[in-house]
Amino acid sequence: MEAIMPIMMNVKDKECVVVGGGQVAERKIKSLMDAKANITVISPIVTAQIKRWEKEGILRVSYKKYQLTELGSAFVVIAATDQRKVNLQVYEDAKRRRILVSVVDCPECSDFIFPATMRRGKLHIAISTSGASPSVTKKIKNELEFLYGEEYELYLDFLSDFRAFIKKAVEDTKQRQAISKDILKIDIIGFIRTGKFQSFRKSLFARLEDPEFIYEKKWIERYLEDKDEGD
Ligand SMILES: C[C@@]1(CC(=O)O)c2cc3[nH]c(cc4nc(cc5[nH]c(cc(n2)[C@H]1CCC(=O)O)[C@@](C)(CC(=O)O)[C@@H]5CCC(=O)O)C(CC(=O)O)=C4CCC(=O)O)c(CCC(=O)O)c3CC(=O)O
Ligand SMILES: NC(=O)C1=CN([C@@H]2O[C@H](COP(=O)(O)OP(=O)(O)OC[C@H]3O[C@@H](n4cnc5c(N)ncnc54)[C@H](O)[C@@H]3O)[C@@H](O)[C@H]2O)C=CC1
Repeated sequence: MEAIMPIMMNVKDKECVVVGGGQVAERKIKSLMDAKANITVISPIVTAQIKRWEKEGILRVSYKKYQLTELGSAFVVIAATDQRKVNLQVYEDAKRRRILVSVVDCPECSDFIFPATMRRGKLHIAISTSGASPSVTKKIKNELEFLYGEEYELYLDFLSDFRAFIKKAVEDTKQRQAISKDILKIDIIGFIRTGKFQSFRKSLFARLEDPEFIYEKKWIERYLEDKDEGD
C-alpha cells in the first residue's frame, strides 16, 4: 500500500460495526473502544473478552452470521471474519452504502488500516509499515514505548496548559509561535524525572503573570540564564 495518508479519526459515539468476533476482531474493537465508539459486533461466536465487554454494557453483540441489513447507517464497518467471502461481501455492501470499511485480510480494498498505537496521555503515536509487516510495526511500537516513558503524560498536560495560557496572554501570532517553540528548550522532562517539576511549574507560571516577561525577546534564554545564575 503506497498511497495512504495518516489521520486521527474521531469515532466518539459514532456507530461502528465489527463483523466477526475472533482475536483479530477483538484487537480492532479495543481500538474503537478506547476511542469511545458506539460498537456493534456481528458474529455467531465471540471471544471471552468480547463477551465480558458485552456484559459490562460497553458494546452490543448480535450472535448471528452477517446479513446486509445489520449495517444500518454505520459510520465505519470492520470486516474481521476468517471467511474471505464474507469479508468481501461486507466490503461490497459497505461500498454500496458509502460506509467507510476496513477489511482485515484485504488491505488493498480497505478505506483505512489500523496502525499500532501507543499513548502517553495526550501524546498518541501511530505506526504503520503500509501493511508490509505488522510484526515490525509492533516491534517499533515497543521501542517507542521505551523511548517515550510515562513522564510524557505530565509533560504534554503542562504544554497544553502553557499553550492555552500563551494563546490568551500573547496577541502577536509570531511571538506566540516563538514562545511555543522556545519552551521546548527547557528540560522539563528532566524536571519531571528528578521530582523538580512542580516547583518549576509554579515558579514559571508565577513569572508569566508579568506580561513584560512574556513580551521580552528571548525570554526563555533569559529564564535559562537566570536559572543558571541561581544554580
Ligand atoms: C494491513 C493491516 C490491516 C489492518 O488490520 O488494519 C494488517 C493486515 C494483516 N495482518 C496480519 C497478521 C498479523 N497482524 C499482527 C498484528 C497487528 N496488525 C496490525 C495492523 C495491520 N494488519 C494493518 C497494517 C499495519 C501496518 O501498516 O503495519 C496492528 C499493527 C494493529 C491492529 O491490529 O490493531 C497489530 C499489532 C498491534 C500491536 O501489537 O500494537 C500480527 C502480529 C501479532 O498478532 O502479534 C500478525 C501476524 C504476524 C505477521 O503476519 O506479521 C495479516 C495476516 C497475514 C497472513 O494471513 O499471513 C494481515 C492481512 C494481510 O496482510 O493481508
Ligand atoms: N489484520 C490483522 O491484523 C490480521 C488479520 N488476520 C486475518 O483475520 C482473519 C480472522 O482472524 P481471527 O480473528 O484470528 O480468526 P478467528 O477464527 O479467531 O475468528 C473468526 C471469527 O469470524 C466469525 N465469523 C465466521 N463467519 C462469520 C459470518 N458469516 N458472519 C459473522 N462472523 C463470522 C467467527 O464467529 C469468529 O468469531 C484471519 O483469517 C486472517 O485472514 C490475521 C491476523 C492479523
